[in-house]
Amino acid sequence: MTWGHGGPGGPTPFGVRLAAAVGSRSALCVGIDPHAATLAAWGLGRDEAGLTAFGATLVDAAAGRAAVVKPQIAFFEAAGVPGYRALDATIRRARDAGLLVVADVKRGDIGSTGDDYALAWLDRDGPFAADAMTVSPYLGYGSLAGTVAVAREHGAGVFVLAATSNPEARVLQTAVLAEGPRAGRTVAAGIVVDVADDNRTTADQALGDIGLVLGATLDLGDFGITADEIGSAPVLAPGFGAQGARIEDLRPLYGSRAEQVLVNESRGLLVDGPDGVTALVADRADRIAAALGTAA
Ligand SMILES: O=C(O)c1cc(=O)[nH]c(=O)n1[C@@H]1O[C@H](COP(=O)(O)O)[C@@H](O)[C@H]1O
Repeated sequence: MTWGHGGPGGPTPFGVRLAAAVGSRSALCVGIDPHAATLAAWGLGRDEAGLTAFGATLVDAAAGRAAVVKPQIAFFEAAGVPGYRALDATIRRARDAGLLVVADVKRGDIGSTGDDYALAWLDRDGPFAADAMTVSPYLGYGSLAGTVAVAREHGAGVFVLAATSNPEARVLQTAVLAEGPRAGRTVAAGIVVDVADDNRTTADQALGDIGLVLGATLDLGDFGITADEIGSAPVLAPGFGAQGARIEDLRPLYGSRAEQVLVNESRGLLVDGPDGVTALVADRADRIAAALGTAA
């Protein structure tokens, strides 16, 4: 689905486009993570040609099967300017294939700086024109207000880190807030409630434009997060495959919000080499449908 016009003069909101993409394909989010070791194993250089070829393999496998691709910008940035040219080619190829692109950039800064990060990644006429980006709320959720506004203006979305899949995050994200409107909640649950509040302005949408990152390796209850409080936020769920989470556990992990989850897998799709990616993507899409009880 391309950027159309949702209302008078406005672009179609990200949440609406995401729901359509998931409905017509699957809730799979194909990670595009060109680790140095994988590039070497595939006989590709960590240069513009190698990264472009890697991106093309993942995009072509995802096309028609996944709703979203998520390029991990770290691996492109590591190759400098040629890496960014490869990223640009990868994003364009994904868009041409009808895939939504979540730029995994994990940005977050004081408001006046954050707004330009948002324009860089989400402006429809900007340099990258992704459909959504990942952001960190640890300068305060309020620091993301400008980012949220830019995203909405451009029919784009953001995914806010709340409970991340890495074990060392737990001590910070389960800490209890001492003051403010979310006092008594964990840091992670406070973010969940903030995002749910932002999505109330688009109550007519099944999926909001502001998403949450809630890792699949976690018990959300340990973070003080309830499924109800997630509201209409789309959930980006990394941790499947290489980090140990299982697609079969989608419902136990996310309960009544399982239908809102984007199942991300990155390294797990690479284990059979470039010729094996398409079959693994198809397998994951089938397993998501089976886990949700929507298999044909
Ligand atoms: O924002 C993310 O995508 C993210 C958040 C998180 O909590 N954990 C996490 O692993 N990720 C990213 O998701 C991808 C997971 O990769 P695999 O473990 O190889 O499937 C990497 O690109 C991570 O940077």
